[in-house]
Amino acid sequence: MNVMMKSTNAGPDMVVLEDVSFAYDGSHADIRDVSLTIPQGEWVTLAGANGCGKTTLTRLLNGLLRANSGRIAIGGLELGRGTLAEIRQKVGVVFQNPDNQFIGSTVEEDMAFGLEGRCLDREEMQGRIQYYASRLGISQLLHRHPHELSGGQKQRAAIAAILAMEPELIILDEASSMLDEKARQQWLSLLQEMHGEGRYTLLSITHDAEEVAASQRVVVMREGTLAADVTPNELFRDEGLLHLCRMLPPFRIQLEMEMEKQGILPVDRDFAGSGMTGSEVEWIWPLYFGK
Ligand SMILES: Nc1ncnc2c1ncn2[C@@H]1O[C@H](COP(=O)(O)OP(=O)(O)OP(=O)(O)O)[C@@H](O)[C@H]1O
Repeated sequence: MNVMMKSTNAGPDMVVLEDVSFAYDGSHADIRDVSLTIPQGEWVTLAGANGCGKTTLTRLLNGLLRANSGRIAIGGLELGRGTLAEIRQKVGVVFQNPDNQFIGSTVEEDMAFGLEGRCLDREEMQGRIQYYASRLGISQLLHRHPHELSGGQKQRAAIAAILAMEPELIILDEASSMLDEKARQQWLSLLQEMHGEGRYTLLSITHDAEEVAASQRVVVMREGTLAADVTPNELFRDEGLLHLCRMLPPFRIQLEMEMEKQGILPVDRDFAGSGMTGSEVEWIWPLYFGK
């Protein structure tokens, strides 16, 4: 079944795919009849098992791959030879391994490199570099070699370079998978901040349940097709979809669901904000972790 997936949010469409198909080898379709609309400003998670086509779909969106059939429009522009350069200016991609993304021999050079093709004067370029480096908390790293940075610092430098180009659509391809727990929390806050500004549309491929929970919508892929279009809460309460995504709900939601099942506390209790009393936590803890 080919379902046209569209969010209920109003707003101009940032991404439109209509019946898009693509095959790497020209025979077996790796993307099949995908139709998807993402309004401007929305934060969407693209989920699914390994090899289901998530990265391939994002490569189609910035013209790295050309669809065999169907229609793709980004920010109102039809993707095609004549619009490719303009569309690439609208789309920024952050990859899992930022090492593959660095070109400059310092963080500053790397940020400047992306801006050089944009016909900006020196002052504007410098202004953007300073502004985005400061926003990402990496001003003190501008003169360091990117390969000398920690994983979290590299990820910040990579996203600063992307943000400096002021894209409208940001694709995050497992961008947080190499971060430790603390860096991951900072990363999540950064995404929430960016989303709060309303100027970016975020399309994130991630297996991190907290990151999924923070997004507005989850599009689930299966074998090159779109299998579901749900809210994070709907995903976390659907065992079949969770299995399809090879994902578990965040711990606090697992706990909440278990307590709901056992009728222990009101279902609207805010566990994320630690609404539980000490004795309630003490009671529920052994259910999960034993004594
Ligand atoms: N460069 C390539 N050449 C040929 N086939 C490819 C290429 N890249 C991916 N594929 C195939 O296309 C299909 C979709 O791969 P893709 O990388 O898009 O999946 P994914 O959902 O992003 O996977 P993962 O979660 O493992 O990153 C897979 O069957 C994969 O083997």
